[in-house]
Amino acid sequence: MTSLYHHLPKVELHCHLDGSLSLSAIHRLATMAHIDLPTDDNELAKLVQAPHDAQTLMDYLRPFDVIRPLLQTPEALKLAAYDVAQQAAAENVRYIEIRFAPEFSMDTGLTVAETIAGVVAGLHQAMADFDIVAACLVCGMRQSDPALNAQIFKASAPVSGLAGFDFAGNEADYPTAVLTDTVKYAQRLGVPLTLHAGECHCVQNIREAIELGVKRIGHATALHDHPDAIAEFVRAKALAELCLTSNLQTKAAESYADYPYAELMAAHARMCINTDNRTVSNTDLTREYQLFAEHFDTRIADFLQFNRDACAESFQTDADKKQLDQRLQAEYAEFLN
Ligand SMILES: O=c1[nH]cnc2c1ncn2[C@H]1C[C@H](O)[C@@H](CO)O1
Ligand SMILES: [Zn+2]
Repeated sequence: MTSLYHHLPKVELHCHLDGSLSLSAIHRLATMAHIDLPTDDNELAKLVQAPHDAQTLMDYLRPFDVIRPLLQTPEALKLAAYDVAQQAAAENVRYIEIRFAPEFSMDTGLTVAETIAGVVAGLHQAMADFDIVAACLVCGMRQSDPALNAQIFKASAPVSGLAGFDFAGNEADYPTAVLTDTVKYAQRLGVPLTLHAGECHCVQNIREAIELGVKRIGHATALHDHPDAIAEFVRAKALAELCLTSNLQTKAAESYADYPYAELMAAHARMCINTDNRTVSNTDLTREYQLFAEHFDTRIADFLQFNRDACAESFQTDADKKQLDQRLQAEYAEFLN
């Protein structure tokens, strides 16, 4: 029986392409790249899911090394983007932003523009085939040379279909402070920006992102037990892209009790629910909604509010946001009665 949470229309702003490939897509990509990976799904899953004994974000990020060599051609990126958007459409995600790092798909000579074009082609194909709108975000990597990130952002900005920028990667060793110049550079390019921050018990990274004028914060977990930082977050009308399962796996939150949801709700903070990485975290958006309902008593009206806030902060045109917002309200009406 499919659950209520499967049927609820959803908006997802924080989903990594390379962390969200279905096992069947990984098999196909491995064949295309002539790379030997286990043919057995259980064996493959062990390689591409977060290690059960992960203690840190860096442990969690290890499976991405398996995926990287599979995403080195425009055809592979197209197949990957189509696969992730298809999975989202199948669980009633109406709008999704899928992010990826061009840097990791340039090992055999692709240009930044070619990597983005591959992803955008897959998203367009999925939009033609399914009832979903899918947009592409480009990640700079925190641990990479700032000059490389600036070069990638500069080359990305004019590419058709590019909707926004992000910084992902090793937050513990590369805090927001070391990104400041590149963040300002990205902002000058006029492309909307979201930022991973607060995934490593480092509330200062969230504060500095907000001070830089960033309105969307990926994770924001470190707001837990920091009422002053939560107040600043609320004053800035920022949106937290929550990724619950991922945070438990990376130990950004040791347990549900350490997760800042109740504090954010009490402060009327804006937030939305996301998978982060469907495959690495072995989850989907339906499961994430279920977890919020079970552990935090999240109600249908709350889910609607989260989706409306996600829509308002999405990197779409105002006209597209209005249309999606009206659709969400109309579709939720049947679940609220
Ligand atoms: O949760 C995350 N935090 C920081 N970096 C992440 C997370 N999930 C994925 N990434 C990294 C690994 C991927 O290769 C990269 C681009 O999707 O982003
Ligand atoms: Zn992420």
